[in-house]
Amino acid sequence: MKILNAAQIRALDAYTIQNEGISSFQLMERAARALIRWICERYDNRQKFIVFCGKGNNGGDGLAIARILSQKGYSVEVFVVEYSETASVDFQKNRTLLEEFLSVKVIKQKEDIPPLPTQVLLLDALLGTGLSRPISAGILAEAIKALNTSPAQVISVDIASGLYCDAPNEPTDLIVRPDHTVSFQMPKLAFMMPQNAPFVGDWQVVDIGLSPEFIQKEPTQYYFTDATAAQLLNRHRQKFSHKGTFGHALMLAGSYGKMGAAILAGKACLRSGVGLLTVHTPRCGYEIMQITLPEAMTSVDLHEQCMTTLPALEPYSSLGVGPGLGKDPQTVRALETLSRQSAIPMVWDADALNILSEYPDLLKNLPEKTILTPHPKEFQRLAGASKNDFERLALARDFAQSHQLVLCLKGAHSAVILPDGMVHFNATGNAGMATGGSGDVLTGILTSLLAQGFLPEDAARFGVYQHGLAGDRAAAARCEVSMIASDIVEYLGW
Ligand SMILES: NC(=O)C1=CN([C@@H]2O[C@H](COP(=O)(O)OP(=O)(O)OC[C@H]3O[C@@H](n4cnc5c(N)ncnc54)[C@H](O)[C@@H]3O)[C@@H](O)[C@H]2O)[C@@H](O)CC1
Ligand SMILES: Nc1ncnc2c1ncn2[C@@H]1O[C@H](COP(=O)(O)OP(=O)(O)O)[C@@H](O)[C@H]1O
Ligand SMILES: [K+]
Repeated sequence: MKILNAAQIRALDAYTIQNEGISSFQLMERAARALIRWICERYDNRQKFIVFCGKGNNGGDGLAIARILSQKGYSVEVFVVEYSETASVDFQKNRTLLEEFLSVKVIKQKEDIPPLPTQVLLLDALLGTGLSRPISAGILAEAIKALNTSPAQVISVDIASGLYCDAPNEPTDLIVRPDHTVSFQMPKLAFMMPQNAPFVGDWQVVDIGLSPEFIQKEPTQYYFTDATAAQLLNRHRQKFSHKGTFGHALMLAGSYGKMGAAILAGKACLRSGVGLLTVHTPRCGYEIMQITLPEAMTSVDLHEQCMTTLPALEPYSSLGVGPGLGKDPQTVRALETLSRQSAIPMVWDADALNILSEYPDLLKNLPEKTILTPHPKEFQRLAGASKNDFERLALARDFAQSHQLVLCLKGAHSAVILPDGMVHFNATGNAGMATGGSGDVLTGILTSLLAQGFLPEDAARFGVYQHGLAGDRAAAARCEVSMIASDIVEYLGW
């Protein structure tokens, strides 16, 4: 799914209106009805609503929603916040329609804001994607403060009022802190940013039938890997396939006290469909590997506790390096050789990334399209600090483009950034995955997919999606709190 910016969404609305021969009012009605379906699936008409409307089209949506809810027998109170003299045409039409059977109250000053008790549901339709300047004072600010201090649940229509759709806000900006955001047609870039978590809540998209042709043609740098996008990358096993068909992966992982990382990565690699797996470990890991992971072959380093030499790389179709590896100077030397000599597709993670940060020359040697999987701290060590998440994303795009690498910037909505600068945010995953070893599991999955011949770009998008999906299944089977990285491995499969 594409993610478009505010200007593109405006153009998409306009194109849909023109191309389908409908009016902007009809499109607003469609958006309101899509949101109503979302509400009716979750709340029956004993639920009381208070709708806060601005005077643009987001406010128009709010008025249309209030009318339809009221017709369906819900009890609805509507307040228009009078922050401006002017109103959009469709706001005005909806106001006239609504006022035929429901009185619309206005909020001109703080005292006009009603009490907002726990049992009501508050709809935030103050401002949408048309936000043109931050909110810091005035009656809009007062309304937002009231929504944010009320104990009642808040649902933002399209986007939280005050939140920029595609640009960073300042910490001083006033923004609604909703429990849910129900957004029209596609997620907004703002939803992907960790800094915006309090201003998005749990978010869902409702389809309002905006033009698929326009969306298809419109260029963007941002995509969302949902189930449909991931399914397009899936491959089916052929009846006569054999283990040679699915490649031979090599994992360089583990050191004294950190063999668990090698086991997690190795197990995830096997559970992701690789034909054969060899794990190269220091001597101390030999028995551990043989006993815990009988399906994997073990290649043993000369050193007792850390990796110092590389096995011959010819037999392997992919290589994963980093989990539990440590940063011994002899390991650094081995990775230096690896960065120069390897011609097979690779994933660099964990300590391999920390070594890259300390020895940036290795970075210059890495073959094109090597996959790097940093979490935010590892990325900061690699590329430097940034002021906010938007700046970090820009830095990551520069990094992927200038080094011609595939980056998986991990977190909630992990971003897969391709060497051409395109960004694919991931739909799956949950906070239960914030537990030691989850990243090692991802490295195993990606190494497995590369061995099977997935292009690095596809391996990264598909692997990150499946990793998160396995995490979601694990969380559903147990709960986020109690899940551990091994559970993610247990629930892998597609
Ligand atoms: N255009 C369409 O046909 C559709 C639009 N939809 C809705 O329309 C919204 C976008 O509508 P608009 O473009 O009217 O934008 P908004 O409803 O976000 O409001 C923009 C208006 O508020 C003013 N404004 C912006 N920032 C302000 C601030 N900080 N303080 C005071 N005033 C401010 C602007 O000057 C403009 O007049 C979407 O989020 C969505 O809810 C939906 O109804 C779907 C169809
Ligand atoms: N809150 C979250 N929501 C979704 N995914 C998460 C969340 N926290 C962590 N993850 C995922 O878990 C993995 C953690 O990786 P990492 O930090 O490298 O862990 P480790 O080094 O312990 O293996 C990443 O793939 C990340 O995307
Ligand atoms: K809103």
